[in-house]
Amino acid sequence: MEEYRISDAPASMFYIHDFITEEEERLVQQSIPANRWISLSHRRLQAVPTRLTATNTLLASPLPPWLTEPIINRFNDLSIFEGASHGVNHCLINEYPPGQGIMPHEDGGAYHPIVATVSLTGSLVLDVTAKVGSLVLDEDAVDGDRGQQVVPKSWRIFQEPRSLLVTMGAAYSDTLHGIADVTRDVDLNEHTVANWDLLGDKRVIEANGGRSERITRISLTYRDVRKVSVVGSNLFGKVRT
Ligand SMILES: O=C(O)CCC(=O)C(=O)O
Ligand SMILES: [Fe+2]
Repeated sequence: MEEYRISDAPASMFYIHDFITEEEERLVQQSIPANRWISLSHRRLQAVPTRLTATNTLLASPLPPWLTEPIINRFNDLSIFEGASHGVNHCLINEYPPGQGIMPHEDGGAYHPIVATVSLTGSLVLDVTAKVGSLVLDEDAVDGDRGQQVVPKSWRIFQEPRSLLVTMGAAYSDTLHGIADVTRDVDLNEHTVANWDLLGDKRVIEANGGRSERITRISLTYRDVRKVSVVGSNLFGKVRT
């Protein structure tokens, strides 16, 4: 994994371009059920196998093969979810048309603190910002005139279609992430994009003057929900193995 580390981002974020092939991308896209979308004011989403309960509990059932093969095998090869007690048991699918994003937020304690995001179809910038009071504040950015005011440090991660972004550690717990509501990402270059050196195809961006037009992007965010209910599985005296 070390070769994929985004060195100019909080520990630890990793970026792998072309994590899946175009054929695999097409297969996943075609398998997303058309009738299971939940529409929000901006994006729409699907939670697989289901949404969490009010107490952030997952009613256990396996992920469908189109979400697990070959992606989970590749996670295993890289030992991404090695420390997670269930491995991967949940996947949130988000779809963002151009001009639509997601407010800065953190994913929180319902999950083991690792998220693995596979992007499909479109590129965009994920904005990562240090939480105020966290350890990853930018000490160089203290405003001299106003004394102790501290400016949260931020990073831009460019996510290409078919790429994988892994977020864990302080990057998971001490930052917020969001996606701007824009129709194009601008000012993309080696100084502004934290994972510039890890991109699969920066020539397209360079040829376009540092701009990237948004087209609809789908993301698959794989996680391990900590609390799992196995209601039903003991009813008939499930044998422990
Ligand atoms: O689409 C993404 O890459 C981010 C999605 C996200 O932040 C979330 O589902 O919690
Ligand atoms: Fe999130």
